[in-house]
Amino acid sequence: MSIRINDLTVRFKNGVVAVNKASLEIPKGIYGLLGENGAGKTTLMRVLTTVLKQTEGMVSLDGILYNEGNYEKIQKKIGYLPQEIDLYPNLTVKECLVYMGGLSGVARNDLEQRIPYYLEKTSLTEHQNKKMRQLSGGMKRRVGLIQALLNNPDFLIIDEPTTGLDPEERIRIRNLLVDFSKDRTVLFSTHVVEDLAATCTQLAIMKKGSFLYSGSVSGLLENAKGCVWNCTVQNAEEARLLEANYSISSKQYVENGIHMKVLSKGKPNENCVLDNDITLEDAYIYLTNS
Ligand SMILES: Nc1ncnc2c1ncn2[C@@H]1O[C@H](COP(=O)(O)OP(=O)(O)OP(=O)(O)O)[C@@H](O)[C@H]1O
Repeated sequence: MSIRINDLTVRFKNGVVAVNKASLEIPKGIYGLLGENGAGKTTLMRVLTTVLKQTEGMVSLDGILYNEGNYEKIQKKIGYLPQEIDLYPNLTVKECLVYMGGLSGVARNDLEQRIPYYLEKTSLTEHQNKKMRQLSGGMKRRVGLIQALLNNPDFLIIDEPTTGLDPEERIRIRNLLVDFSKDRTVLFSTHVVEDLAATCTQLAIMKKGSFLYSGSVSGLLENAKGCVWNCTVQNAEEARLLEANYSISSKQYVENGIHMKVLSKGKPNENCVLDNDITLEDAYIYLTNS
């Protein structure tokens, strides 16, 4: 299972070019997608799910070209959790999943096995008879994820799956996705960099409709090597000076002043010490701001 995207462009009627000649190959496993607000991630995912037609360029899924004649075939292979999903408020969790599974053409027998399995995996078994409108935001998100998994898709596209989840549930969902990605492709878009660090080895970073980076997480970390500095300053004025001149990936008030993680090619000042413990967040901020 692999997805190829060649010179993809999406231009909206109002002239906004949300995706601009973007090319990418998404292999098997979990593949991360990062990018600032408005970078074009959702637009790209909407094309990949066939909800939106590209203006130019080519997309293929396991060799099947994205064109209207193939949309039905492609849709059968895809599961999608959109950023905003409003599921039927008056149905119970279970009724909602049975209904949505039916809409996706999943056989009744399969639904009878898969629904209890995923309810258990997402800690929703005890809530299955509650009406959708009675659920918390995080629970609704988990039901949304189950509906995307019900047709056992080869290609799962998930937009912010962990938004609103408590830390324990976030970890559970991440692990569920890792297990699910064995022999399949999962495109995982999120602003929670930590979730990608815990699940992916490959990722792409979008900026203004194009890919600024695509490749291994280790390659991205390597790119920031020698550019992350630990600096402790004595007062707010010194901190402001650093903030005015560099990207800062963290800031903390400590006993002896203000500790800051400064991203810079050269040493910001003589009191700064090179930090070799680079996080994905440091590497992402370094790349997108340099
Ligand atoms: N239907 C639309 N019509 C016109 N412009 C749109 C439409 N949908 C999105 N855009 C614009 O396209 C650009 C990319 O938006 P998109 O939603 O794909 O970004 P994103 O990376 O998903 O952002 P976020 O992280 O905030 O969800 C933005 O400038 C947005 O305003």
